[in-house]
Amino acid sequence: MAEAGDAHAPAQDTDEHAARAALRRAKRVIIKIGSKSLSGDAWDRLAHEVLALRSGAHGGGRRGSSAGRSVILVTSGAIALGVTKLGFKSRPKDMARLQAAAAAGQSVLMQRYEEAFGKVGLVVAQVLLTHADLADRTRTNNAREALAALLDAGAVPIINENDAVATEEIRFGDNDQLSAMVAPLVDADLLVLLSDVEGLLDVSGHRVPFVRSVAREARHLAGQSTSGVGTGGMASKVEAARRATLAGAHVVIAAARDPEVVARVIAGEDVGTLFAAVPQRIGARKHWIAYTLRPRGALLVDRGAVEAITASNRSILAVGVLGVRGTFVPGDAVAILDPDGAEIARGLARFSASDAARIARKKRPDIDDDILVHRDDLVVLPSE
Ligand SMILES: Nc1ncnc2c1ncn2[C@@H]1O[C@H](COP(=O)(O)OP(=O)(O)O)[C@@H](O)[C@H]1O
Ligand SMILES: N[C@@H](CCC(=O)OP(=O)(O)O)C(=O)O
Repeated sequence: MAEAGDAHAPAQDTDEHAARAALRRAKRVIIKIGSKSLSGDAWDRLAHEVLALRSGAHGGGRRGSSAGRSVILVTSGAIALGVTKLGFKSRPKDMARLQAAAAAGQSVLMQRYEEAFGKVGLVVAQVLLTHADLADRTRTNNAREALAALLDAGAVPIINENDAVATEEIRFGDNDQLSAMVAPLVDADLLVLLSDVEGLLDVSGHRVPFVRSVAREARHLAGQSTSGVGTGGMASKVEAARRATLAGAHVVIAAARDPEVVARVIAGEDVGTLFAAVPQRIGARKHWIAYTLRPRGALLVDRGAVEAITASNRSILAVGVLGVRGTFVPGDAVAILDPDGAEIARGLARFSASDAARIARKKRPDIDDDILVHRDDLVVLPSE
């Protein structure tokens, strides 16, 4: 299918061609849809797209298994629907009224999904999460089990942030970020971010078909912009895409207004902006440490420690720590900073900030165990 703008798109290179071809084999697909795209018949169109994916249409069922794909939805829209329902003139700025709008709108949102998906015989299930849920390993594992059980039972999980109870401290930021945290949780191999634009646009307004390097090709285009209705903007989508690709998922940003856009993505067509999954994905637990947990403080390490961590996959010993920042307790996430202050890794602290500060720089601290971050709990961040 041809699209306006395609005439300007460069011919597909081999990497893009291979990545597009791999999309056909995706078995576990997350579709995230933004507030601005949820109106009119959006729910019916989504229901048909999900039905087609699950029935194994577009080639998924042909290779190996005859089963279709599992589909998980991450949906926004509660606040926008609640604003209308409660008769607010515009989207409130204060937290209490935003939460009120979310609570009022969430039930309408689910009603829309119930109706549209029910019409095509699909069963939906609401899952509301806060960042505090996913920041706790036991609760994360519970969420993983619940999602797996829903998929086993043939239901379509419909995930949103539990805005009514989320305070600033425990917010995901937005649903683009939430979808990137859900990707390793459900072992997704494809994340489709549906928006009101056809993908990441370059400075001339043309769609960028393929992003090889977020740092070199995408970040500057996305800027810091956020829109009035949604919360994330393109910068958040690009960052979510980067994080999900590190969890082993291909990511495509595409236009929600095309009623068959997900089908076309899966068929390997040249639509949207594709970010290919990294070949060496970060395991789910390490991805959680690096990209779901929020660092509570930092360890500033010396050059020798940088070398030991990045080149030899070693633990961080007290002797290599130059300084400690922030307030944290054992088990909290901390950022690992090189002597210039650049973040090179994230890990779980084994000591409190005050204990870490007491033994920092010491060759033989007055304790048996001077590992501040164990290598099993340490993730070296990719350079971009
Ligand atoms: N380089 C870019 N390419 C495409 N869209 C961009 C770009 N920079 C900023 N945007 C904005 O990002 C918006 C999409 O993000 P957002 O408002 O969060 O939508 P959604 O509600 O779909 O999540 C677009 O409508 C556009 O205004
Ligand atoms: N959880 C909020 C949506 C927040 C959000 O990320 O919105 P968007 O940028 O439109 O995906 C809601 O349901 O209104």
